[in-house]
Amino acid sequence: MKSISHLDDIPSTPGKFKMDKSPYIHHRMRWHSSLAKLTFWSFLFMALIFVLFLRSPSSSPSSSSSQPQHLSDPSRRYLQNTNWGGPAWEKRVRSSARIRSQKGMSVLVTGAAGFVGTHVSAALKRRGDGVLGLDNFNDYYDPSLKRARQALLERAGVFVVEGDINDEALLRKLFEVVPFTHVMHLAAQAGVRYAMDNPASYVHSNLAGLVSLLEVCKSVNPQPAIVWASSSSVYGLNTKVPFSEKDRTDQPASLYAATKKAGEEIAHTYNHIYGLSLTGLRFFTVYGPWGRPDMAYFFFTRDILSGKPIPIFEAANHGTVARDFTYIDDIVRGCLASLDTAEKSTGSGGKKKGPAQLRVFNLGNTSPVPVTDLVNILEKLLKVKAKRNIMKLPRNGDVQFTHANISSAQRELGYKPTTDLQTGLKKFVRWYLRFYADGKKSAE
Ligand SMILES: O=C(O)[C@H]1O[C@H](OP(=O)(O)OP(=O)(O)OC[C@H]2O[C@@H](n3ccc(=O)[nH]c3=O)[C@H](O)[C@@H]2O)[C@H](O)[C@@H](O)[C@@H]1O
Repeated sequence: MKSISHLDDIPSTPGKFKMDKSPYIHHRMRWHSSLAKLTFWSFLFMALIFVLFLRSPSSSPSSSSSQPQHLSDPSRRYLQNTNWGGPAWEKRVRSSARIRSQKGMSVLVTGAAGFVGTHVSAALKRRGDGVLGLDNFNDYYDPSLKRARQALLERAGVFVVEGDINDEALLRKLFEVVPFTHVMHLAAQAGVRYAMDNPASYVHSNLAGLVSLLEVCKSVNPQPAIVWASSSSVYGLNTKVPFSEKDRTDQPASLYAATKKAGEEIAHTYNHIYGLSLTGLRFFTVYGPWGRPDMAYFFFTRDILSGKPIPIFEAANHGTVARDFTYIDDIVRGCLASLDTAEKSTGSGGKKKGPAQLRVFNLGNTSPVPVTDLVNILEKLLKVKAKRNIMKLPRNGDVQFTHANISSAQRELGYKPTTDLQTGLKKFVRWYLRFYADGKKSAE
């Protein structure tokens, strides 16, 4: 008689298994049958464990030996996507980061689907540098705008990996696939007023996320040079103008500003202990096409067009509130010049081998404009009268004015802003009208 293999024991269609009539055979069959069932369920159980194992981020074939530390962390909700890794994914990462010019660099851009991140990534790619983007696509503002920026970058050949800077396993994997020479760190929780509503998001991205990134950067070989976004808000309640990098920055007016200031101190520590080359850029109210909908110039435009009143802040005794609005193209030039002049980090094997570069620059326009003028310009460009709702400057993070002294950036980076608010807003409005009129498709 033909012996019955275990595989043969498993009926492909239950109820269709033919039983033998002999009692001996019958007994054997029953024994075989229970053995078969046991084998079947054990196999199914093992298969399930195997599938779960493959899906786990820490043990995916793509992850490094280091375990994510965030599994019991409530901030894990920010880590939406653990779906990374595998040969096809690695190929995309490598191809995006491939250098195509002679003296090019390979840059990891965090926050690449953000406003500044998109512009910097596209500019680097255009001149032949290798660029890989990283973004967690959170919903602080309309994620479809971030997706549209991602699509723009995809067309330019920049792959934006979906992931969070707190995911150290992912960061390590990225460095394993590409030995990035530079990191342009722009991922952050932005906005001064929102910090009252969601303080934890600032701690998560601007503190924990920064440390996570620096931990990885200090331990990889070679260490990259890092350029990152600080903020003009670190000048806080200072009254001396224009703001110079030498001025005090110990009076932040918002938690946002406090996290950026803390970031500057954290940068000092990683430079001091591990020899990381670090450049912090204090951006002054950056605006332009593809901008952030939470910023005043952006939602003023939207609300003027829809006839909604706009809240315009004024200081005590009808005091003027003003900003050193800085156009995105000028900021991009400042970012690229910072990357170009960044010296190499000096550490290796996680240890500092010599003093490393540590810089902070103001990137502003040096020409503050009252918010009321911003509204006047928008009205003319949109050809719609704004409904002004004059309000007292709230005490929730706003400062009365900002004004950058840019002599240091001018000297060291060759930084020279060339766009006034009128010109820059004209470009923004043109983009805005096309983007929102054409179903978010055609704006460049
Ligand atoms: O320069 C910076 O460091 C900061 O610039 C902006 O912060 P902010 O200058 O407050 O930019 P907006 O929120 O666009 O406000 C611009 C001006 O409009 C005023 N404003 C804002 C909102 C509003 O409803 N009404 C109003 O008059 C503000 O007081 C401010 O003077 C960004 O939102 C921050 O992420 C960035 O770090």
